[in-house]
Amino acid sequence: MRQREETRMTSRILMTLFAEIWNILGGTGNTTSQQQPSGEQAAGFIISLQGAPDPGDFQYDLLCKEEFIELKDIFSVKLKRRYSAKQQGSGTLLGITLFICLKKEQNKLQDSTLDLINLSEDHCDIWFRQFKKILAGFSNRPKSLKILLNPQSHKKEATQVYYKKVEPLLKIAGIKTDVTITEYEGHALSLLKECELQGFDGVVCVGGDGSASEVAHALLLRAQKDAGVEADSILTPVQAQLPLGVIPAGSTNVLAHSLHGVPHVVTATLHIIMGHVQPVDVCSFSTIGKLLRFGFSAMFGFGGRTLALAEKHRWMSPNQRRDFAVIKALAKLKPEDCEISFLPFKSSQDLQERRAQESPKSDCNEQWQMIQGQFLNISIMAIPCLCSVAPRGLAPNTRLNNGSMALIIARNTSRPEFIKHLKRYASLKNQFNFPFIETYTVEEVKVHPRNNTSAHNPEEEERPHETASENSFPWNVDGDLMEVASEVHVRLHPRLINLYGGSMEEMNDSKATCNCL
Ligand SMILES: Nc1ncnc2c1ncn2[C@@H]1O[C@H](COP(=O)(O)OP(=O)(O)OP(=O)(O)O)[C@@H](O)[C@H]1O
Repeated sequence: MRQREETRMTSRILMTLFAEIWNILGGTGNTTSQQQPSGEQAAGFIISLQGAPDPGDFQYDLLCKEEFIELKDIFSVKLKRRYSAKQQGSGTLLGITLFICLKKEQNKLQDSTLDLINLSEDHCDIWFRQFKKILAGFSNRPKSLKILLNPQSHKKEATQVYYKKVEPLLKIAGIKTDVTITEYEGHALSLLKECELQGFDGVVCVGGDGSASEVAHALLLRAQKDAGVEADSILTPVQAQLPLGVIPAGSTNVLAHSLHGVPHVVTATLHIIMGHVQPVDVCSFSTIGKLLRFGFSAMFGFGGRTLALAEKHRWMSPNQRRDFAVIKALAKLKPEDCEISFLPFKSSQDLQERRAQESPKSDCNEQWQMIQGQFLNISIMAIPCLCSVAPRGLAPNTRLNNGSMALIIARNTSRPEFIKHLKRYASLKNQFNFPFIETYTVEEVKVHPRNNTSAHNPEEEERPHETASENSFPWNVDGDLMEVASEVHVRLHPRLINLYGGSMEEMNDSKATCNCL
């Protein structure tokens, strides 16, 4: 309400600046094309909404403030009309309405409107056309999107989320959509293998991490296929052709949370509408030279076992099965006997220095490091993995596109110590400040489980991954279960996919929500 009142009042203030805006928008009649700024050119232009209030006015305080809107924050313009029941035709023209994307606290974006009241048909027509021209100049904004919606995500609310919150905004922005409601696991993947993508400016996934990761994987596979590259043998994959938008509607929304700083549907939608795009690092997971999938993060050991247990209890609600699985995996906590080799991250400066020092023939195998032992959990993360239980992220020192992955290793320790470490994720204390935790910044990792009996033990009353084929180990890749029997090779591919999302501020006061520890 308050916001609407403020906006209405701002419109009144704006009336005093008619002449100024009139000139800005070419209302003087001298509207040669040279004078028309394109969207990009106009992006820095500020419409000042300063009023000239009477100091006796009770609204003086508010009016004293200078308010402004940058043209780059406008995403649509419509003619404003009043319709009455008796009236026929197009109603009474009142002016134009600008649709604006506002920055709110904690990285949130909010849509808002600003009415410019003017009863003159001619003036409104000129304003409307000029704003349309300016908007058309923002060439990075999508005009047509392929939408993939998982109706089964979380508590099955993705359809409602899309049609109530997302679609109305896309319509206002004049974006054409083609919606597919996925019918089974892997549907998005098979659809994106073949479907015509040429007419689209981007792909949007409405769902949780499983869906988003599946769509990202599908877009990357498609890019390799279209480029005629054999996906299994690639060292440097081709970038995905279309940017991906992620609307958070799942039980875990780590990708959306990491992208936007907040798992907020309207924020995610507005980033798509405004064409905010950022390149994001992607991992490839392969075994015995065969590509398993692309993804953003993975957990092996405790993280993999927990997901395997949760998947077995799909009949429970998402929160219940997550809590249940964490508690059960903790009760049956056991280390994996592994060999981990990794290639430490070298910044471009490091690389230049190394190249200057080394002979061209020097073997980069020398750079690999190896550790072995009993590990409770191994996390490999290309993105910070913000989520409700870890608001600063599971890998808080990693950025979306810093060209490296975090390798976080929990060596074997007592259950209470491991729980203490897990609890730290929810707090502001350093979760890595334990003698059994090691962190590395890496470019590649190979995880080689050494003892196959831990993968398949018939003596166990209830195996954590019953659905797995014999001798396979459960991995949690972006919330999806991946079962692999042998060594997994994880490689980082810098900036391989563009995701819709803007730069964000760090937040240190976020509250964690986890009931199970
Ligand atoms: N119609 C469908 N029926 C069943 N599964 C589907 C359907 N459509 C998509 N899926 C699959 O559901 C999986 C999980 O979806 P998503 O991540 O969106 O939801 P979620 O509630 O967050 O799931 P999770 O609890 O696994 O994190 C995805 O791997 C996707 O392939």
